[in-house]
Amino acid sequence: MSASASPTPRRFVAQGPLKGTIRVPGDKSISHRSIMLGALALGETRVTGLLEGEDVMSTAAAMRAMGATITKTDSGEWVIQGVGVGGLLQPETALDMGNSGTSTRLLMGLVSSHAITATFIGDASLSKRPMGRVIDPLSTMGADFTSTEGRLPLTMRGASPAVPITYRLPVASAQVKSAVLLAGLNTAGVTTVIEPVPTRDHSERMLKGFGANLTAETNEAGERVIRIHGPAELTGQTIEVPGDPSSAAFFIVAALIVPGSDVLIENVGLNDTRAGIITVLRQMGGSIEEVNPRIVGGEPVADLRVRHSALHGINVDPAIVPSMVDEFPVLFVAAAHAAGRTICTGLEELRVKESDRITVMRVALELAGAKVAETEDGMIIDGTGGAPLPAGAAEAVATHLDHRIAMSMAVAGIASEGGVLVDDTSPIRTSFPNFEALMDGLVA
Ligand SMILES: O=C(O)C1=C[C@@H](OP(=O)(O)O)[C@@H](O)[C@H](O)C1
Ligand SMILES: C=C(OP(=O)(O)O)C(=O)O
Repeated sequence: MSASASPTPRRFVAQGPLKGTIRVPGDKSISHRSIMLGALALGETRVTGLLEGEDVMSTAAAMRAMGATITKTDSGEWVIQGVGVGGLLQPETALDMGNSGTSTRLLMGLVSSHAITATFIGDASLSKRPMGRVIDPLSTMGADFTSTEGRLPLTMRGASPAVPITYRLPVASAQVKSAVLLAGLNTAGVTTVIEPVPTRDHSERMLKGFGANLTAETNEAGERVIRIHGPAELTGQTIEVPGDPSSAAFFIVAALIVPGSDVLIENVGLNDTRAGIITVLRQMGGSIEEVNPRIVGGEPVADLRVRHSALHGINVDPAIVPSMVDEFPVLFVAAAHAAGRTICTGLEELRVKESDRITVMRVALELAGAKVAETEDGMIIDGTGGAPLPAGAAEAVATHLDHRIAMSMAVAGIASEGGVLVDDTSPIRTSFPNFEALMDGLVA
């Protein structure tokens, strides 16, 4: 697989317990959607707590290229002047999505019902990821695509007018759901998505918040049926982005597995469709206390007090996978320190993220001295029962342009005897630019 043009390796070593209070950056999913919906709304949208990671900046650059004005004020607030649904302009050059699957798939949906031709390009990791899952429904709505086997680089000719569809998701994916709903914004009639397995619902919440006529209900078969009535008119909003639970997960696991740790992580988003990692870590015996629960930007939020805990292995219920799909790499690290066996199944989707997160984590954890076995759709991990992993290998863990592999193995490193050399920390900038600074501050 691939590496950055100028990789930044680092050996992460044990430095004692994690102690103190931190605040993780804004939620990546909500940040992407704030910019996209702000850019499509009439009037001004103001966003505080926006994640300033490279993935979100790719979304911002694309929306600017299609006519929105997006600026950051001296106080750190982001201000977006939208163009109105249907008002996107033809971009003059290819839209560079960098490493970001969310930017690519959601923007393909958004653009597909505009009279625009757009070319999407990305880095080596993104260029391997499957886009057929959005090409299929968007083609049915009338958009036309040229790509090599459904991968980037890809050129789309949007449909105007687009045709509303009813689409049952063949894969549990919030990105595919969102792509179809966003296409429905500029499509006359009712666009319907049927979701057999619930996935993160930020698009639904935010589309409603911006004024779209959107309904979500559960049918007799227990499936979620989401309908959007187009064409929609969106109005600029003021948004406070809560902290990202997927980013918090690295510090939750680190505090649970490094003896003596006691950490408060402030302002963590706890939307049910995202909080699976907390449920699973508690089932494993983790001490995670919710302090000061409240609502921020329409989402449930709390501060989390996490203390070192004796973890034990469990069979992770595959039904919980969509609510923690990005957290499995770091869950594997927790399981490697638990007493007994942890079995994870239903993880097929992990193979099509920034890297194949099953194989890449199996190889990385083996290098650190963990007992792990890969299955077709999951991982079996026999933990140390609380002892540190030996680690100490001279060979570097290969992160394959995947931020979550780099951060997960950084956590493994600070809990290990000999330290873990990560081949490239630069992908961390895509989702969590101050990860290393926060970690170094907590162990100082
Ligand atoms: O909609 C979103 O913001 C996301 C959905 C998930 O992807 P899938 O829809 O491919 O599961 C997740 O892995 C990604 O980090 C963000
Ligand atoms: C899968 C992820 O993101 P994306 O699909 O946006 O690249 C992630 O952040 O773990």
